[in-house]
Amino acid sequence: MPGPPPFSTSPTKVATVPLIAEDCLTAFSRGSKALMTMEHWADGVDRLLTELGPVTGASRVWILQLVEIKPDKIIQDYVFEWASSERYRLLNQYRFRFFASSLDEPEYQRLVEERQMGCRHDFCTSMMPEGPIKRHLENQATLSMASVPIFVNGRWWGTLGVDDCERAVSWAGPGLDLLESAAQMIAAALYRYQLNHRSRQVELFHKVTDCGVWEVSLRNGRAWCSQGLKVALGYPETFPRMPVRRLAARLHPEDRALVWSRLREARNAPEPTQFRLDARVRLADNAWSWYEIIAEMQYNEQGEPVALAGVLVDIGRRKQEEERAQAASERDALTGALNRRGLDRRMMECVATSSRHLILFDIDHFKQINDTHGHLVGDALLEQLADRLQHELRPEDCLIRLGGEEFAVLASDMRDEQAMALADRLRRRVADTPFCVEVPGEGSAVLASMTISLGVARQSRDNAEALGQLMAEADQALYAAKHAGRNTLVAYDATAAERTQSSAAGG
Ligand SMILES: Nc1nc2c(ncn2[C@@H]2O[C@H](COP(=O)(O)OP(=O)(O)OP(=O)(O)O)[C@@H](O)[C@H]2O)c(=O)[nH]1
Repeated sequence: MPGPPPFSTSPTKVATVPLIAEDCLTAFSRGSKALMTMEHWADGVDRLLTELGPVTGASRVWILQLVEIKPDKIIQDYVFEWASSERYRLLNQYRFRFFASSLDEPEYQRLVEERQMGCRHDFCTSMMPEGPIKRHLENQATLSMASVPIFVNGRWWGTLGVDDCERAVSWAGPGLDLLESAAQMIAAALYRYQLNHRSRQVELFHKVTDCGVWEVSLRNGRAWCSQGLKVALGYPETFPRMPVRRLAARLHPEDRALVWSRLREARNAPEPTQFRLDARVRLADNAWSWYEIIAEMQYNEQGEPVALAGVLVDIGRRKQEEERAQAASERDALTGALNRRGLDRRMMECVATSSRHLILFDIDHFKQINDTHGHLVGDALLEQLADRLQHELRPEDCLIRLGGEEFAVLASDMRDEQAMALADRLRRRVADTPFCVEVPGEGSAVLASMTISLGVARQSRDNAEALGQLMAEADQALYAAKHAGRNTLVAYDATAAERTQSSAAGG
């Protein structure tokens, strides 16, 4: 059954609003130009109303913005107005700020429903039936009124209307057409503003979060990237879409295979899947930077995967900090040598080489040095010792401070005699030249002679216990060196150790 006719009662017994087409066109064209060009859409709307108002001969042209519709009431705000004279002005009246109208009255409820549906209205107060709308118009001393809803992106945003307090005229026909065109212009300006605003927010979001948005179409394999990301990768901002292989070529060769395999997994997954992984990406300046790739498959209404989309988060700084923190946690703060944790990692990282030697050494009678010169001088001596010995090593060897005055050198790919020669060179570098250390806070210097004792062992096993075994054997050799009178080096002797062990077992 067809519903009731629109509530708008186009009054037929009154004259139509007299409009001069030429004036209307000029006003409309000036107003719409202002809407297109003014920096803020609201200034453009003010200007449009100022252009249109006079040519319509109305007392007021106004815009109500919809704030909220509840089941029992509607809240609107009186946001724009042009008035032909000050006595018709309502804009700044407190009662029109965020005012609520009850929807309990069926007549008013119907008006609201029709506005939501896009209907235009045209009222002549004297010809209206008694009711809340007539009462409202009479309270405003309005003789005739017309309104059209403003729809922004398909939603009722507000209402554009005219009030005439001097003439009882009908706006049917060209009058309402003019209002409707103005409403569409306003909606377009508002929509453009909202889009600009959103795109600015998105760009700001990308900037502050160091991330970019991307999407790859599975249909044609073409990729779209957000502006900031394009710039970071060295593509012009205007670059439209690019083949995904071109983007993939920017992935670090070591990470590429993993990214592709995760992409394939996500594509073939039976249900929507998100994946995250860290990968290095080559930037515009050819430098590699770490990014976290967060991706999610996009599906069409039939549930078929159509695109892979996600964000690329710049984690370069985080990675650098992590690496710095990791490196610091593996170094001894006093001497800069590796610490025990650093040694463990080195041992795990290095694939077992043909040979690996551990030279364990310890300063002789360091307690006496500390007692004689003080702990601070002792510290400075430890620093100098590490520095001096570091210069004796190849880049691939590493110096480790195991704790206190105990150090080690891990050397790879050396024959036994070469390792012994290195150990002896270290011993001589310490013993042959005294250390000159400034006494902190005193301005004087002390000359301290030191010697070290060294134990050398070769890694004989390639398993998880390898380091423990190597340490234990080097420690035995060091113990023997101390026992032999210090300032000497001893190589671990497996046969002798076995003999010692068996004699101990034999009691
Ligand atoms: N200045 C300084 N002294 C340290 C540090 N760590 C350990 N020591 C000192 O090193 C000394 C080690 O003494 P001992 O273990 O008796 O060995 P030693 O006197 O070197 O004698 P041998 O090793 O048997 O030749 C102690 O006095 C510790 O206080 C440090 O970081 N700085």
